[in-house]
Amino acid sequence: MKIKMTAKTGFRGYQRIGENVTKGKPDMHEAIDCYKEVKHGMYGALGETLEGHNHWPVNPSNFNSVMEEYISLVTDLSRKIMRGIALALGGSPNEFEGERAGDPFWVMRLIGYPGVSVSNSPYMLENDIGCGAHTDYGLLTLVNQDDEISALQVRNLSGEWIWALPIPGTFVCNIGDMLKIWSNGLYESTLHRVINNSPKYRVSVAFFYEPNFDAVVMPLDFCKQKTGGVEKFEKAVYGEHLVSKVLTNFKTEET
Ligand SMILES: O=C(O)CCC(=O)C(=O)O
Ligand SMILES: [Fe+2]
Repeated sequence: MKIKMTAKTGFRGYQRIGENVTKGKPDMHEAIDCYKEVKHGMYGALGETLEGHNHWPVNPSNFNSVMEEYISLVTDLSRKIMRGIALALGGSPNEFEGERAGDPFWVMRLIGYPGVSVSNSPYMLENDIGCGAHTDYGLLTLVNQDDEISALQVRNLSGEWIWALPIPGTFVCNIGDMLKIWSNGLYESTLHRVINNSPKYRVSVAFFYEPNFDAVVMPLDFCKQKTGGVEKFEKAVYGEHLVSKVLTNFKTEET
């Protein structure tokens, strides 16, 4: 609770079970939320909500440095995957550099989902969704999930929920809303949710690799040409999209 998340901390820090909300319903998880540092005035009014730096537990003492190293490694990996995606779309490998995502914003959530205990299991099935159905907001998400528990589900094109079974040594990679817009729908931001039916506490670390905070995102010409020449999505400013989601996701006492 020393690193409790509030509006005053720029929505960084620890949130208790039920404090995160998806589509109006509390999620059955606790988490530490971190964002790339936003210095005062850096993005004007656009960035005000998320101004601040991250708050780490004091114990273990190397927590901060391990996280910093992890963030640096997954940022490099995500950038490489985005170069591959740019090539796959028929663009140059640098399509997502510069003004688009050359100075990528990032978000990281360290999430814990309580297990089902025998006493609350009938109730659990009805009400307790670890994380309600949503799409991720940015470009690319790397989910590092516990090896032994199946809890993450993804909705396929037929509308069925399928398990994203953990494969040891791998990440699950989600596409975010901004990549859907830039690719004019060639990449879909997939709906997913989390249901931990196991008796074990599940941990996952979701790293969100995002566009530049102030990037204006609209379908790329070469993607538009491949999809009938019509823009399927309206333009969005990534930072605005993120802030609007953050403000509806969190039920904090002091806002
Ligand atoms: O815990 C997971 O497997 C996924 C979490 C997630 O979808 C999210 O934080 O956006
Ligand atoms: Fe997600």
